This record gives sequence, structure tokens and C-alpha cells, in this order.
Amino acid sequence: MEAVRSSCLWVASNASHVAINPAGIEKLVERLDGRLPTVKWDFEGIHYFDNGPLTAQYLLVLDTLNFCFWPDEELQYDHLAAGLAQALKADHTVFDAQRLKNCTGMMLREMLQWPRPLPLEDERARLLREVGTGLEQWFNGQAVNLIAAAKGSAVTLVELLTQHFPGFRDHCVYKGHQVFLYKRAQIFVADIWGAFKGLDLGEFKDIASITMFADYVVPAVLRHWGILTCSPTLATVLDTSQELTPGSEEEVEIRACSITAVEWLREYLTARSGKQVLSVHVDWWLWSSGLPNASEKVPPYHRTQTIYY
Ligand SMILES: Nc1nc2c(c(CN[C@H]3C=C[C@H](O)[C@@H]3O)cn2[C@@H]2O[C@H](COP(=O)(O)O)[C@@H](O)[C@H]2O)c(=O)[nH]1
Repeated sequence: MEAVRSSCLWVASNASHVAINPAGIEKLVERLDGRLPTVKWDFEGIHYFDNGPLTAQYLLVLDTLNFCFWPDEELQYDHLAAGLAQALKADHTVFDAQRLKNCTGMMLREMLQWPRPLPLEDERARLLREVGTGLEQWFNGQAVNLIAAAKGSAVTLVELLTQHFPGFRDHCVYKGHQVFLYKRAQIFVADIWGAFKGLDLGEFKDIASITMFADYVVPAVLRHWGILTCSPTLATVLDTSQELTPGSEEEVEIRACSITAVEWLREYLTARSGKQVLSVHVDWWLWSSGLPNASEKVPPYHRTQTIYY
């Protein structure tokens, strides 16, 4: 994750459209009185969990598809998490590698019981086929074997995912520099850690290495708190919900500055509380506070058509 931290810091230091405001970080830490409220994994009560290998298979499928819900105004992450859980409860073989290998867009839509085409539906199905094929080729069809191969290291698990499943290679080139964000790979590690409460399959000695997950909700929350600021031109684009091109300077800066800002926020909170604060926990708190039904009214999130987040 060193490559994520250092490349995102490079973007933040060379950014043209987005800036991190340390005063905003200080203000939020003051407001929280240095104590980050605890947000637990599955605070929504929507995920599948049986304390065994099927949970690992479910979370891998979930995080393979955990991106770009907004083009359908009604579709949200919750529909995906709950829909996949329902499908797995009805049929324990639904996420077998052999079946993933043959998945089509229509099959996925029917599995989620969604009444119209999903955003980027064909890409979603292709990514599931890629995961089915990779699991079969390298891990005897089982996500638990992938996790076991990481030998309790979050960093190794991210490396294994990005090595074996090209769809998880969330990186780009910014002003000539390669930038690593690895949103879905890192969120998978956090989901396994959170679901298994840091024990057994979920035991990662280096969970502190994981950064926040550069999605489209948390950057809007950071903007709401005055932690991220934008150029007037970009602010207008965001406030009028215009799309940003994937890989554009603006898009990369929003994501990379979010990662760096959360690292700084975590350091402030750690210094203030005297206890090690994890970026995963900061992320979950920020994410949950930015959801449409949360108390904070955040500005519109940035819209990019992408398979990464
Ligand atoms: N940074 C960050 N982004 C996250 C999540 C999660 C869910 N994580 C689970 C883990 C613990 C809890 O129990 C959560 O349920 C989804 N997303 C992203 O949000 C966006 C969808 O938003 P909306 O359209 O409003 O549903 C989309 O980019 C999606 O990838 C997270 O934790 N952190």
C-alpha cells in the first residue's frame, strides 16, 4: 500500500484542481473531540454472513461488482449487497467458480431482480467471468484459498488480487506518473476483516496499511467538511452533476486527494486520542455519514463511468 500512499501524495502535491485544507481537518477533529464514532461492518444488516467459505465467496463477488451505481437513480450499493445475499441464501452454488465463468448480464440482472439493465451491465458480467476463471485457474475455485494464500497479510491479499484479476487493477497515469488507488481490492480486504471481526480468515496483521477506498461518496463528504476544496470550474462541474472523464486530472485528483486527506485525518485523530486509528474506520465513518439518509447533507458526488468504484 506504500505505492498507493506515495503516488496519491504526489498527486496531492502537484494538483491543479483540488486541494486539501488542513484547517478543515483540524476543525473536524475538534468537532469530534478527537474521538471517531465507531461504525461497524454491516451496520446496515444487509450482508450475507455464515462465518465460513461461502461468506468469502460472496464478498469477492460483491466487491467485483462494487462500482458505479449512480447512472440508475434508484440503484444503490445496498441493493447489490442484499440482492446477492438473497441469491446465495436461495442457492448455495450460485457463486461457484464454474457458474461465475458463464455469467451474462441478463443472468446478473435476474439474480438481483432488477427491473432494467444495470449500469455497465456487460462489464459487470465480464468481471464476474474473469473472477470465476481466475479462481478456478489459481485458487481451486475458492475465494478462501485466495485469502489463505495471503497468509494473514492485507498487503499480500491486495497484491494477489491485482496480480490474478485484471479488473482489480485500479491505477492510472497522472501528469506522467503512475498512480495506484486499488479501491475494490482494498475494500475486499476490509470486508473480510470486518465480517470475520479480525479473526480466522479475517486476521490481517497489517490491516493498518490499508488506505481509504476512493469511491464517489467519501470525497463529497470531505468536501462537505471543508477538507477538500476545488477550483471554481471544478466546483461548478460537481455542483451541476456533470460527468468527469475517467483518468482525467480532475477525477484522479479527487480520488488521490481523498486518500491523502484521510491519511492526514487519521494521523490527527491518532495524535489527539493517543490510540492508533485505522483508515478503514475513518473511511467507514465518513462513508456512512455521507449516505442519502444520513444527517449530514453532502454536496453532489462526482460522476465518472468506471469499473473501479
Ligand atoms: N469508501 C467507501 N465506499 C463504499 C463503501 C461501501 C460499502 N462498504 C461496506 C463496508 C462496511 C459497511 O457495512 C458497508 O456496507 C460502498 N462504497 C461505495 O459507495 C458508492 C455507492 O454509494 P451509494 O450509491 O450511495 O450506494 C460506490 O462507489 C461504492 O463502491 C465503503 O465502506 N467505503
